[in-house]
Amino acid sequence: MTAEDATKPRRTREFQTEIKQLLDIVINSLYTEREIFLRELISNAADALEKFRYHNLTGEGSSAEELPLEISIELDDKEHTLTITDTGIGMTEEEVIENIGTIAHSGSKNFIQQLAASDSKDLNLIGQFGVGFYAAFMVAKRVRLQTRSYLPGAAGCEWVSEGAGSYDLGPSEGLSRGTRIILELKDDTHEFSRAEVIKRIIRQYSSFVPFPIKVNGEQVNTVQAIWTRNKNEVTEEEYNDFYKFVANAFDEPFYRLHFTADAPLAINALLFVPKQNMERFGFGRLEPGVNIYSRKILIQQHAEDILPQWLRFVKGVVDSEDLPLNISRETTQDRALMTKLRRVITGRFLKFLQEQSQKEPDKYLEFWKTFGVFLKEGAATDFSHRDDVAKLLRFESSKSEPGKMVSLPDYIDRMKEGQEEIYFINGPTRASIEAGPYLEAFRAADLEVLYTNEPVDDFALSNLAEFEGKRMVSADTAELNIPAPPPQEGVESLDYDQIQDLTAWFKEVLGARVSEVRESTRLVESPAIILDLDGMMTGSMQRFMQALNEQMGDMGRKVLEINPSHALIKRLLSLREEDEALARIVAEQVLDNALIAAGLVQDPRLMVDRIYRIMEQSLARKS
Ligand SMILES: Nc1ncnc2c1ncn2[C@@H]1O[C@H](COP(=O)(O)OP(=O)(O)OP(=O)(O)O)[C@@H](O)[C@H]1O
Repeated sequence: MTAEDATKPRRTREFQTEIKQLLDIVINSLYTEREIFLRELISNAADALEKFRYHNLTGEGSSAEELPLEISIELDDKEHTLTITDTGIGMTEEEVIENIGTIAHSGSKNFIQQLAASDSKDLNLIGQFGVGFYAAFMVAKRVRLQTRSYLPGAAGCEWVSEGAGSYDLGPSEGLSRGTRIILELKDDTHEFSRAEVIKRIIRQYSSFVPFPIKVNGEQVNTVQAIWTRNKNEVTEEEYNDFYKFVANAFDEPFYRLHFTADAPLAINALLFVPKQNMERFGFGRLEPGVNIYSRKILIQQHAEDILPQWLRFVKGVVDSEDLPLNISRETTQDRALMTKLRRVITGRFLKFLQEQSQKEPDKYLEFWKTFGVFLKEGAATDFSHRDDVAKLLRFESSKSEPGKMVSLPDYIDRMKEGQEEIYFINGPTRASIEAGPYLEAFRAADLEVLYTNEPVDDFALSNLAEFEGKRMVSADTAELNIPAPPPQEGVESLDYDQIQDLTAWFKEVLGARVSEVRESTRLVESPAIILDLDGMMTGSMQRFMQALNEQMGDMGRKVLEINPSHALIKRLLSLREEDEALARIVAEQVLDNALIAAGLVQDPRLMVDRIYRIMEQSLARKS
């Protein structure tokens, strides 16, 4: 808004639907920790100050007046008001409409819709999401926001609302730059106009705000950037408080890494891993959580490039004096600098995780259960840190106790003489993997097999392709280089001609449902097994793709291998002569059972009739 607009009359506008829902939650459901409203408003004020300082330092835009960069809070214990003023970047009227009245981000919209529909309003989740400015309505019956943008010639405006569905907007003089928010406190929140209460809250939540915060003229916080201090001088409490500040958290961090480097870049970094993986709670994709500073001046909040995407759960700050304030993705030089910084920080962080996994393996497993999915994403997508990430992966295996996990280096240490491959097999649970046919040959040869449970596991391991020179091989690949189990004593097998005859017959019966039927050299107890012949997609990847696209029908090539020593298979040879119709039904069911064991059955209902018929025949023979 420009100066001429100052004569604009006041207008009333409706809030966007999601804002109404959000306000309803804020006003009606959040009473337990109402004091967080102050943290939210101070955090916005600090952001506005950081933005102004940044623009000022980089010479973009200017403000006519030299104002101290600070946040002041004035309390009126008689009128029961709290006024918070910052000399930050301010907003134009358009920006007010855009920022305070709409939520653009679709993930946040979804979250609010879900939250509005759920019974429990988990404060921790809302805290992570950040109700932001609207938290003011937890304590205020009416909120007035006056603001003037730092842009030359910008006019001031005022936004007023009682949080009930609409707000008024009109011109306002008074401020020369920045934002003032006046809270008219509710009858039951008068305590927030008392200085000692407000000072306590500031000390608790906002001690690390890098601008002075004054209450009735007296500075309350000690401005400090603890990441630049020596590790030995920072207390546990300071670290935890700082984490709460930087991660918008209410609890303590799970891991903390504070490190300093001089070469190849000067770096002070303080990184945290939270206790919870917020993506699990249906928040959608996490925003990056690390801020970049240069000599304690914020240059990018939630920086995209400082860590790879798959480390987006990490929170904290990275300060490097080698970075220019106006760092830009557009210039090659800056991009190269960021790449270098990212490589160093990522490498250091992965080394830290590796150390933790050795120092406190149980704690690391807890981390793995919460955040392992991100590391798998890294293993599947990030070539530059592949080996370091690979070391951090954990899986159960045929040689681990249930619930215990092994790493790839553990696996390699235990490998048999001459073993050149690392084997893995996917299944929904340990029990289902162990009951299936895939392990039989591995058991017989005493080879360890890693158990994977999610499709992402197989994508990660397949994309890794190898670890320390050993190829990753899914145990359901058709071409397997492992010794065949020795023949079982006293068990006859079909001869060569019989096998040829039977496999050809199977193929004729099953038609296009399989690409090949052949003799198996890897089965002991099971009559048949499904393998993939193209070697590209493991069974779990096929399952995943099928689930994504139901219309696609069967995917991937399927090889049915039959066990020529198994009584059922052997009996089929003669049954064909005696009762061709029954033999065909049994053959179909052998395939379906193998598909069930592979987790690849699309419609089990088709089997029902066939199973009844087999049961009927078998009972008829008994009677
Ligand atoms: N004191 C202020 N000065 C300037 N702009 C502000 C101020 N307070 C809020 N804003 C603007 O309003 C926007 C919305 O604020 P709000 O607190 O709702 O969300 P946020 O700060 O973006 O997110 P969050 O609080 O979750 O970090 C901010 O992004 C900012 O652009």
